[in-house]
Amino acid sequence: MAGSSAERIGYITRVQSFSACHRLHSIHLSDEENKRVFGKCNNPNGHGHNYKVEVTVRGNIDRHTGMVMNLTDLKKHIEEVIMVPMDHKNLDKDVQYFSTVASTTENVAVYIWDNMVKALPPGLLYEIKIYETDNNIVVYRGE
Ligand SMILES: Nc1nc2c(c(=O)[nH]1)N=C([C@H](O)[C@H](O)COP(=O)(O)OP(=O)(O)OP(=O)(O)O)CN2
Ligand SMILES: [Zn+2]
Repeated sequence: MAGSSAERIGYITRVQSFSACHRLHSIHLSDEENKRVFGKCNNPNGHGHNYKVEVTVRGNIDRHTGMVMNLTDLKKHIEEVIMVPMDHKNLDKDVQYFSTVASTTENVAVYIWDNMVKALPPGLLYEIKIYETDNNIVVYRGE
């Protein structure tokens, strides 16, 4: 149990919204298979979402600063990793990663994880949670 001399672990989360359009389509499937698997979301005209992303880091609450990390620094990383490449973009056409990877919310979470983990101090990133809609929610923890 955490006592006065023990390290204490905290989880801190920053929420960020962004808007983007996409089409669900896999280069590994035929046109017919794409239509069957993705249905209306395979429509070539695409569709848009107001995504909400929760980025959570886990770590020691520093004795002197009282912080796991400075949320202002996390905000800057989120700007670089999420907002610059994806906000008001066509995910499939504007983000190189999705030229070969289907832009499902699972894969958007993996994309954010892979880039956020490079930006943050080692071992801090805990979870990426994305609300594609109010009803469709994806969690990725780097596993
Ligand atoms: N496993 C996944 N399934 C689906 C994804 C996904 O990213 N991962 N994405 C979609 C589509 O992008 C689509 O926009 C969502 O479709 P749907 O669930 O039909 O949602 P609605 O637009 O109808 O909105 P609700 O508010 O949820 O009704 C599909 N599947
Ligand atoms: Zn969609």
